[in-house]
Amino acid sequence: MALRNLSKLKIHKFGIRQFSKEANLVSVAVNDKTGVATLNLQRPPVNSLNLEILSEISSTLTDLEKNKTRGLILTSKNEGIFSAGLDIMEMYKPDVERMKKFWTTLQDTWIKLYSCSFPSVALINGHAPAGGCLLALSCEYRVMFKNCTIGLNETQLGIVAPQWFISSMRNVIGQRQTESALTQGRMFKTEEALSIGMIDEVVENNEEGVARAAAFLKRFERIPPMARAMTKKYIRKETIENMVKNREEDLKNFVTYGTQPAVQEYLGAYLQSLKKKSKA
Ligand SMILES: CCCCC/C=C\C/C=C\CC/C=C/CC(=O)SCCNC(=O)CCNC(=O)[C@H](O)C(C)(C)COP(=O)(O)OP(=O)(O)OC[C@H]1O[C@@H](n2cnc3c(N)ncnc32)[C@H](O)[C@@H]1OP(=O)(O)O
Repeated sequence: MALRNLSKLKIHKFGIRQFSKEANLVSVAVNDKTGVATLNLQRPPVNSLNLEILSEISSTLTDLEKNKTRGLILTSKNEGIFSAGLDIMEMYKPDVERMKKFWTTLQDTWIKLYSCSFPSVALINGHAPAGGCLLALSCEYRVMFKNCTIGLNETQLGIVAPQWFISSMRNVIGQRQTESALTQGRMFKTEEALSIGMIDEVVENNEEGVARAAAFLKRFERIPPMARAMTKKYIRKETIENMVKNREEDLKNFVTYGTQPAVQEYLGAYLQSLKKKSKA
């Protein structure tokens, strides 16, 4: 059932309106009482972000905005993995036209998530490297399971995190921590991420995670939505404008840089190491 027809959605007995997109790489449930939408990433095995799942996230965010959702919980159906980040297959030996579409869709998705008017929480119920970390950092609050890892590890792969990835992290943990984390491509364990403020709360399980995410969203119940949304807009304005102003150049950089033989070599070796690990 299309999210656009929210008003026609069947209300299930627990007051949760369920709908899913045709391709089912994401699913969304809207709580009828609170108006909070839970967006689940569900691209097995590791929710790596390819063109198709990014397109679904992006169009879902548009629909949530249109339908004036009261809040978003972004999480994963594959417990244990929030998202493995960008699908390396979109960058390794790429078809350049698809590669451009992929990056443009990632840019669109980030703009929509980073600038959404409604409050957003990432319920990080698994590992969140690179692009997975970017999605989480773009939300306003982060609740994370124990024994997981999060970070922008691009340098370890021989690639460079774009400016807007860096800004997304800097806006959460500050310049000093970001420089140290990114130059090392460091992945943080849950407790370490909490200690530097990359995440806000640690939870034991999904039930507690959902409750903590809902508690954050409830803080806005008595705040006029327009005042809240405008304040967020002002605070995030510069970061978004910088990205939008440079998005053509960013796309060009991605294609030029990503197709360099040395980068392709790194990506190929990294893919092999992931595959070896999964076969060991
Ligand atoms: C000079 C100017 C510069 C300007 C700069 C401009 C542009 C910059 C250019 C590029 C920037 C690009 C930015 C990229 C950001 C990214 O997101 S890159 C992706 C980074 N992701 C990772 O490093 C995560 C890798 N994965 C893992 O660490 C683990 O898989 C996991 C997530 C911790 C899960 O572990 P688990 O043990 O459960 O699963 P497996 O490892 O066994 O994996 C299962 C299966 O999935 C495959 N896979 C895993 N991750 C990815 C991925 N990201 N993409 C594609 N495929 C992935 C893995 O290979 C296994 O496959 P199988 O063997 O076929 O089953």
